[in-house]
Amino acid sequence: MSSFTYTTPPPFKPFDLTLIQLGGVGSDKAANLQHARDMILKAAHKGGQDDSRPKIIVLPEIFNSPYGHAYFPIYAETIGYIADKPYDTNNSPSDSVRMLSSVAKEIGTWIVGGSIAERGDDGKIYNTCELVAMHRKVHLFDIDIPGKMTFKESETLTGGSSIAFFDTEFARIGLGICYDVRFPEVAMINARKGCHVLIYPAAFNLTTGPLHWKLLQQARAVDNQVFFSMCSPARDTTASYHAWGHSMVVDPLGTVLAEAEHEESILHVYINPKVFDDARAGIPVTTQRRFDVYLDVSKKTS
Ligand SMILES: O=C(O)CCC(=O)C(=O)O
Repeated sequence: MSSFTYTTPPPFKPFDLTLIQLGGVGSDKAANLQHARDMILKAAHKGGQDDSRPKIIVLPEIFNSPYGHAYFPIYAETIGYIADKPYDTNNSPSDSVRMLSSVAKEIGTWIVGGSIAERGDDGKIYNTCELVAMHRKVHLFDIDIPGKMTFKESETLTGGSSIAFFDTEFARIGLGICYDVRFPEVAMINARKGCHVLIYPAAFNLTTGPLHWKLLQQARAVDNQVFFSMCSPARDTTASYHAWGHSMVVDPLGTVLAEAEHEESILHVYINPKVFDDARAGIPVTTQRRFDVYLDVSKKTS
């Protein structure tokens, strides 16, 4: 029987989480990166509660190119990250990683760099969120709702095969990307590993957005008693893919703390650990699980 030891998460302290519902993404990647950089600088200098500065800034899914599987191979970048090896983001072959890394240093803020199409060492293309930690979207968005929404990411993308979190000086943050939210195990595994906040760059659409965007975030927040947030691109009705927008942060009781509309905007949200502690103390499911009856999926090692 293997033993499972997770490192101890950092103490959970209050912080300001900032989401950038990025708009203006077109075919010119350099212009997209410049705009993302400008918006990060703008977000960094506008305070959250008590006019404090954001501690984490989040970008949406596929922030550096138009969204669509035809674009992924054209815009894919090599990141140069190899698991468990020291990784120098300053010297990454990826323009997007270098931009994110330099602006993060400039403003002294953690950045969840949305996601980009990534060309892996194996030549396959992944939908990848990374900077200090790397998460390759595990579940590819292949759906077909006749007459409404058909999308097949697996035409050009490959699903990742691991689940990532990273530690900051104020919280443990778990990652997922968009469709991963429909698979409760991804959130559950990160929550069991001690994440306080789960952040998913995402880009729902005008069919499944109104149906499930909020519901899924509330579900993942409540069943894991964590803060949960998805950050969307702004809606561009001239683009081939119409994103739902409505970037959101939900607390561990399922209360929506903040929600954007569909245009470009910045959301500043105060994350209060007391809500997390009170939710877990009042409804103590985290200590009532019956792993003698069902398996703890976070303990899968292979
Ligand atoms: O799950 C959904 O409804 C949308 C998912 C999606 O847009 C994505 O994974 O990119």
